[in-house]
Amino acid sequence: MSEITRPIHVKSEIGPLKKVLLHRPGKELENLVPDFLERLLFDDIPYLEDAQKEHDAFAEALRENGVEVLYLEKLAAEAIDAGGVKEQFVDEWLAETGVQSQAMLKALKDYLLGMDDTYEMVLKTMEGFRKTEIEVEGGKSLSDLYETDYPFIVDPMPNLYFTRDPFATMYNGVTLNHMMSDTRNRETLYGKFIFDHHPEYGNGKVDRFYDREELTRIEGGDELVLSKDVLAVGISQRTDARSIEKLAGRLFKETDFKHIFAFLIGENRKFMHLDTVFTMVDYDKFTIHPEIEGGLKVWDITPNGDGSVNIKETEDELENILADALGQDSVQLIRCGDGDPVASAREQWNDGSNTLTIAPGVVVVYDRNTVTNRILEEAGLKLIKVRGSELVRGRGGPRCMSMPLQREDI
Ligand SMILES: NC(=[NH2+])NCCC[C@H](N)C(=O)O
Repeated sequence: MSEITRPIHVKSEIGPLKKVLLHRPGKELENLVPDFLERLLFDDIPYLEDAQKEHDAFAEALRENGVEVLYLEKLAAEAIDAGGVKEQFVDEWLAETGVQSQAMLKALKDYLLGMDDTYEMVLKTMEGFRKTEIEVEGGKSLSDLYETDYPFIVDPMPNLYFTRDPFATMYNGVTLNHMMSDTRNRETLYGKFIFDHHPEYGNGKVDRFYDREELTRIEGGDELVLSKDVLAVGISQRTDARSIEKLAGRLFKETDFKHIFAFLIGENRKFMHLDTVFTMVDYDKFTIHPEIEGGLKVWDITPNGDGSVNIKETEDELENILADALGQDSVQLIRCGDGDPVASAREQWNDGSNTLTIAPGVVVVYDRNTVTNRILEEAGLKLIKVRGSELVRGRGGPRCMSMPLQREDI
């Protein structure tokens, strides 16, 4: 087992979790309104106070199991202060808001730079700005005038508590992702400033395998580090096959990965990421949603040794592919909803497959997915059940809401 000497150390999905990054849901959730939920990738409006209570309980459950919990908003503020880059951050944040009016841009910049507390400023950039919050000299811009029913100057970023997606950790580095939607791609700016300027995570201390300026998309919910040898990546509504090919060349050169399995899960909102339908819960156990099994295509990408890669469509059953690659005699696929079509559809929608493993066989789940939880326990897994009634309204579960920074090797 290699000692953890780097700020990022992740070589599995199941190694004992020692440090994790979360984002506590903030006022961005109070800028969700019914007419614009789809644009912001939400299906409902969480009650912030209860969402925060649920999130605090999630964080406490991790701490009680030996996990150090860090918060994205704090790391971002620390990075901005350490780098003395407050104005640079605001300029780059403004450039991605879509605001055209120079007068409005100046008013927003003055507002943010006028906030002495960088942490509070970071939270405000996450929350967004309502039109009622800012007055500008020199009158309204055209968009201010014709988009009269749109209540925001700057959109909130309500998906930030899904820290799994804007960047993904593996080995001693990250993929700083280019995300499908503008509303979420803006989130990756925080990661950029952390990995550029933070005293512990910046200035080259963290390897970078992908960058937010890349033209093809990849999101962390599609990236599963099955072992030090095997990475699984979904080809999904959020991740392009081209991104996986680019990433493969870099990872085979800079890490000890031997296989990258590309899972074709299709362009489906319900299955927006691979981890909504497939997660690893033990050395030889996985959750899976039955709807992706029939006809699932998996390609095995391996290095040729000269910088190029070989791509082969696998023919075998998924269980055998996984057992062979992970050096197990066999693996067990534990079906969400116990394979019952009604229960599995209901519980996948509420992230019954989206589990967070904090040690081999020890898994954080939403308490609400009772059928899936029962069969996980029957398979011998120890469950840490957390409430997710408000949190799940954003369509994410325990794995979505967490980004491992350090896991012990297995
Ligand atoms: N890793 C995950 N499954 N993340 C879930 C993200 C949910 C979020 N509302 C989105 O559509 O992006």
